[in-house]
Amino acid sequence: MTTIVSFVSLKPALLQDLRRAIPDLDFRYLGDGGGRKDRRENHKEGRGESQEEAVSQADIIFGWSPLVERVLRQGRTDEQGKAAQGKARQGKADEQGTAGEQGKVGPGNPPLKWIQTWSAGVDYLPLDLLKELDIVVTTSSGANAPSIAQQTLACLLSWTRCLPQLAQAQARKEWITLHGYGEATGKTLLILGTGHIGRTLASYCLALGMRVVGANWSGHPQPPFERTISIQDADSLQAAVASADFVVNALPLTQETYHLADEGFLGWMKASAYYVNVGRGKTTDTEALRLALEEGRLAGAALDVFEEEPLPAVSPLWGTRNLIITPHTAGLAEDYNRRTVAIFLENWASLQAGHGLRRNLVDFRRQY
Ligand SMILES: NC(=O)C1=CN([C@@H]2O[C@H](COP(=O)(O)OP(=O)(O)OC[C@H]3O[C@@H](n4cnc5c(N)ncnc54)[C@H](O)[C@@H]3O)[C@@H](O)[C@H]2O)C=CC1
Ligand SMILES: O=C(O)C(=O)[C@H](O)COP(=O)(O)O
Repeated sequence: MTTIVSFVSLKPALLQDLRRAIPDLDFRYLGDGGGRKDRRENHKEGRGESQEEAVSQADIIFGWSPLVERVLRQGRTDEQGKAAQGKARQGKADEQGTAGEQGKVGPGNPPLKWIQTWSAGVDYLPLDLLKELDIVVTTSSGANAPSIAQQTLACLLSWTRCLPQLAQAQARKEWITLHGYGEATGKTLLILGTGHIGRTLASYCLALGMRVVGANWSGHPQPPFERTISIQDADSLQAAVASADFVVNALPLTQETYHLADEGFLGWMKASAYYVNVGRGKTTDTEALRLALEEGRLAGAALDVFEEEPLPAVSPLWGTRNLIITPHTAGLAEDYNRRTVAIFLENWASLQAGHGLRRNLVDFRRQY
């Protein structure tokens, strides 16, 4: 029996796909946990212990819930307790010259081996604990790359065609004359992160005749980027930021990327340039961005992700000039579950063939 405990509701057709691939599947849906940590406690209400039991019997988890962490930590504590007891018994047995139970793990220890997240980012997971427990994590990275890239492109195009100003003029019933209508063609785009989102956006923008530069950790070449730089190379990064008409941040949140776009970084940008963050809120010093926008040191920005989510009603960002705010919705797309299940099934097939998990495996050292 293979037990999948899911915090994501799947349509019958997708469940059928899973059952076809895993004939001994025991699929247990525990209510929507969603992807992000802050949204996850809902499913737990009123269900009590049976939920914890279900998690403690899972081989595989779909999505995430803080409940999983609690069960894993409890399992680890129980195991440590048993090991300590076993050691004490072993000591006694040694004294008595009989066999002890040292190292035996009881049935309460969760069998969990694999978490398939319903998100690309894994910054909300207790990665150290999962690593310690030898639980592998695969992500849905790629499943929403088209929607994120398309939303980003929509922002870029709406800026070049002055759509925000025209929408405001329309609300005032004003037939306005504007200067500064441009085209994306020929403009320079710097994309931070050459992963699924970065590559998809790069391909769209290359098709529009834009110049596209990618930034990743090592600076390794990455098609379809014409050129890539290393984020560690401060001079190259500064030069790339300074010559970009648009900077798009599609980075995971890790120790290295926290506040990467800080006051200094934003200060390198041209006053006519635009900044987009579709990665994670904490990779950007949002207050520095807000000031740059208010003081006209940047032409505009679009944020889909925030340092605090949901963005509090009192946040000054809501009223910041030339800022497009979307409530972490760039990744929402109708095909998301189907694509994520396909990623999971590809890995499942690879595992059955003895090749292990190959797609979207989280590298605990890199934190993504
Ligand atoms: N706004 C939204 O709804 C969504 C946000 N995201 C965020 O976007 C991130 C990227 O998503 P994908 O492109 O699917 O991930 P991916 O794993 O395909 O790509 C991540 C890329 O980031 C780059 N990278 C990682 N650490 C770096 C560092 N320290 N310096 C420079 N580059 C570094 C690497 O080039 C890597 O290829 C996710 O981790 C997630 O946090 C992802 C999906 C939806
Ligand atoms: O994939 C990610 O990473 C995201 O940020 C998703 O698009 C949204 O994830 P949740 O809303 O499921 O946390």
